[in-house]
Amino acid sequence: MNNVRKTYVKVCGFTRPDQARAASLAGVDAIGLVFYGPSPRNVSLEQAIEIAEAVGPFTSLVGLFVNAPEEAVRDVLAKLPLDILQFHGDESPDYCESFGRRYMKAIRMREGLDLDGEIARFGSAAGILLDAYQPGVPGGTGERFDWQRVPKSAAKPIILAGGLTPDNIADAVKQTAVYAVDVSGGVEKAHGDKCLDKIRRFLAEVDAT
Ligand SMILES: O=C(O)c1ccccc1NCC(=O)[C@H](O)[C@H](O)COP(=O)(O)O
Repeated sequence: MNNVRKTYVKVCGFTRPDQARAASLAGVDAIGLVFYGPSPRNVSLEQAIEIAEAVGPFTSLVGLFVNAPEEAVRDVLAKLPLDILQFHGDESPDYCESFGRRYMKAIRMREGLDLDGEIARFGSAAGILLDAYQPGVPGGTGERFDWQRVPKSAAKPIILAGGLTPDNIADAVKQTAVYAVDVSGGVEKAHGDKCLDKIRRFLAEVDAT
C-alpha cells in the first residue's frame, strides 16, 4: 500500500475488561463493544464502562448498534466515551448523523448490491465496513465474502470484516489493501471470549504484510 504506515486492526465483541486491556497493550487499534441484545457478545452499559476504563487512552472505543432506538444510543453515549459509532443494521444516513459523532456504516455484501451507490449514500460516514451477507443475521457470522468485490479505490476508508482469521488475514490485506480490518469470531475461544494468542498472531500477520 502506498503512503500508508499500517493497516489498522479493530477487534470486535469484547465482553471482559482484562481481555480488552491485553488486546490494547498487544497493539489492537480499536476495541468493539456490541450493544445488541440478541448477540452472544452483547454487553451491558456497566460491563462496557468497565471495559472502557481498562483500555489505554490511545486505543479507540467503538460502539456497535443494530437498528437501535435513538434513545438507547443516546443513553450509552451519555455514560461512555465512545470514539466512534458502528451501525450494523438498516440505519439511514439521517439516523447515523443524528448523534453528532463519527460513525462507520456496515454494508453487507449481498448479491446485486450497488456498493458505489451505498458508499455515496453514506457520504457523512468516517468509514465503510464491508461484511459478509447472511440472511437474517446482521453480523458477527464468521463468514467471509469474495474479497475481489472490495473496491480498489473508494471515497471513504474501507474496513474489511467477515470471517477473518490469523490464517487468512495476510492474504486478505494483500488482496484488498484496505484501510483497516475487523475481526471477531476468528480470534475467539468461544463467543465473546477472546483468545490473546490468536489476537497476537492476527496482529503479527497484519504487520508482516
Ligand atoms: O458480533 C456480533 O454478534 C454482531 C451482531 C450483530 C451485528 C454485528 C455483530 N458483529 C460485527 C462484528 O463483529 C464485525 O464487525 C464483523 O461482523 C466481523 O465478525 P466475524 O465474521 O465474526 O469476524
